Amino acid sequence: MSASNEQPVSSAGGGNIDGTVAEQTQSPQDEPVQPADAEVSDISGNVTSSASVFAPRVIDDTQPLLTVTGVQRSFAVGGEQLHVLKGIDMSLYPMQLVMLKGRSGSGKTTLLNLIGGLDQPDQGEISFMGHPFHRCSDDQRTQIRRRQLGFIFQSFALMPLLSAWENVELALRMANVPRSEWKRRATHCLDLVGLAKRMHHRPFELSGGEQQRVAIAKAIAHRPHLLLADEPTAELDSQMGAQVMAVFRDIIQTEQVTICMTTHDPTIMEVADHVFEMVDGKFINT
Ligand SMILES: Nc1ncnc2c1ncn2[C@@H]1O[C@H](COP(=O)(O)OP(=O)(O)OP(=O)(O)O)[C@@H](O)[C@H]1O
Repeated sequence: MSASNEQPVSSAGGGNIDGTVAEQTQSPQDEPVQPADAEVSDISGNVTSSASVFAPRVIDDTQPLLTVTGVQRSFAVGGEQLHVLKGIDMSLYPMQLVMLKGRSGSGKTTLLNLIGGLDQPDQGEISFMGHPFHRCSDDQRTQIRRRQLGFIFQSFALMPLLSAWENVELALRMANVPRSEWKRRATHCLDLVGLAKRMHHRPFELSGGEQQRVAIAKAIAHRPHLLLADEPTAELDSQMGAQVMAVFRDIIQTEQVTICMTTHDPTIMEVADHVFEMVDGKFINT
């Protein structure tokens, strides 16, 4: 499916950040144009329109999907404050592949956790799809994570007793995707990552690169707007790492997703749209 850029209305696909339908306050002539097949769902991601939850999105790639402004984060360690993030500013635009690089301990994972709503900043703001993510309650952030975000980890994080297909189907169930969509969507996602012929294999029957591709299929199954990946190629050899990056490039186009990942690998950085380099809790050369 290709992006329609003809009507730059809302990157949120017509609904609120958590999937709810926005209350209309505009006069009829000012109302945003709602594409007939746009996704519309409630806070839990249950579809409330007759349209497929996986219909094409209207993308405005001139507006950032996410902005981070003046973000700081410290942790109390041994009675002292460890100042990890010291004022981070960044923007992620739709359908970009953005990488965070930096030495071990520089704060990359801490930032990824804040962007993904797994943690909250001590200071600063995080705006996701135009909404103040940093001011959301834990419950709201959980709902937003389920609906709009996907996560990929170094260690794949698959259920060992389930097949590739069942792993992806589980992600769809957990995201409250309608049951009628499971079969088609799980098959489609595994096809996208090049595993059409391995769908019924369990993780131990797959190579590391194939397992990571199942993890990608699982992370995009509910069709998030933003995919966050913490060192997704660290466990893979260079050929498998390159395959994962090719899959990332493909799904940015086919799924209209934005990807933000951490990496130490300079060869992988060559395919990024933008690389942020973190040194001691700050970006340099942005
Ligand atoms: N919850 C926490 N409590 C205390 N210290 C923490 C916590 N989370 C992270 N830190 C510390 O913050 C610093 C940055 O950690 P972070 O994991 O963000 O670095 P990183 O750049 O991702 O490193 P790596 O490349 O090794 O994964 C480290 O010194 C780490 O020990």
